[in-house]
Amino acid sequence: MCTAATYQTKDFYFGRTLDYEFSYGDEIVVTPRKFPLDFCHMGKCDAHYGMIGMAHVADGYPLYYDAVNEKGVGMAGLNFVGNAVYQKVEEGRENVAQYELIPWVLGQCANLQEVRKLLAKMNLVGTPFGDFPAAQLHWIIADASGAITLECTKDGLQVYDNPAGVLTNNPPFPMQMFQLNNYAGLSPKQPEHRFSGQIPFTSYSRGMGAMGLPGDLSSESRFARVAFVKCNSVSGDSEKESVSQFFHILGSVDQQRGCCEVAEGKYEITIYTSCCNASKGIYYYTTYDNHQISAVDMHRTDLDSKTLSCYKPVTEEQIFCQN
Ligand SMILES: C[C@H](CCC(=O)NCCS(=O)(=O)O)[C@H]1CC[C@H]2[C@@H]3[C@H](O)C[C@@H]4C[C@H](O)CC[C@]4(C)[C@H]3C[C@H](O)[C@]12C
Repeated sequence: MCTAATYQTKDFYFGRTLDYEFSYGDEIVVTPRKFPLDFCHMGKCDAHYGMIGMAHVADGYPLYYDAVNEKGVGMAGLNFVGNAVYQKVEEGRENVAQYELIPWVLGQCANLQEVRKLLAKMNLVGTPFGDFPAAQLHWIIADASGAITLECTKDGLQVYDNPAGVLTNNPPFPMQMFQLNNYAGLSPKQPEHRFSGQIPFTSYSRGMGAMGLPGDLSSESRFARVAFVKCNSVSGDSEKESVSQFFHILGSVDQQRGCCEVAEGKYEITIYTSCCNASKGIYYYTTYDNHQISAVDMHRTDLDSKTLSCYKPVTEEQIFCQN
């Protein structure tokens, strides 16, 4: 399971949890403006926007899971297993392989409006990268103006407005949004007792306005939970306050080892949580065992170079000893 969310304070923030039972070997990767992006069906691109995100680098190519570009557009791919159906390569179309979708979009688009135009003419194909099978994903793409969800199903390529600014996994996005109707009565305030005038109700605990918010790890429940937390989130707008609050938002859907068994003795966990300041190009992250926030700033690398800058995540717990 995975969860992605957006958050706006003074700057625009975009991030995700990456939940899985193993790691592909992830690195924080800056793709600078002149890194040659060799698209599978669309030729080479030697000049594009710079981007930073989490990726597995294979044969020198950044296979991104999530990233933001220097213009403040963010994008993340989340599992959509059983529903993702990619299109066939068509002569004369803009055929883009699923593994190169993030660099394709972030390399060219300065805002969500440009993303929509690009997606309208794109043909998303299932061409695999080397020996890797095609990942069955759907994507959230966002900037400070809003968010959209991109899904490629048996019905074709769909682009949905995403007013919640969140995404998890199955079922398809319209069903996730529809399920939110079930929680319309939830509130951060204490409940009004409208059940019946005949019964003397007592609000015996704080937090009872959100009673009914699902606590399990299914994607539908995480969708509702993170949407509630994000939409009711209150924080200061400084960098530290915003980043801290963002990690609290995604902390509401954190997956602890042992609670989600995917095979005998194998558990899905939150391998990492990211929070990008999309406005400033800074990639903050924590990992399952390292709760200290680490950061990589794309503007502290040479964005005009032709080579990737890769940073291995700091995965060991950092404990600040006070005495
Ligand atoms: C496993 C990751 C998604 C995690 C997730 O959504 N978990 C939910 C589990 S569940 O459905 O709810 O059970 C996805 C996100 C991005 C994916 C990677 C990126 O798409 C880049 C390449 C694409 C290649 O085709 C496959 C390897 C790969 C390197 C992908 C491996 C894997 O599928 C990743 C890492």
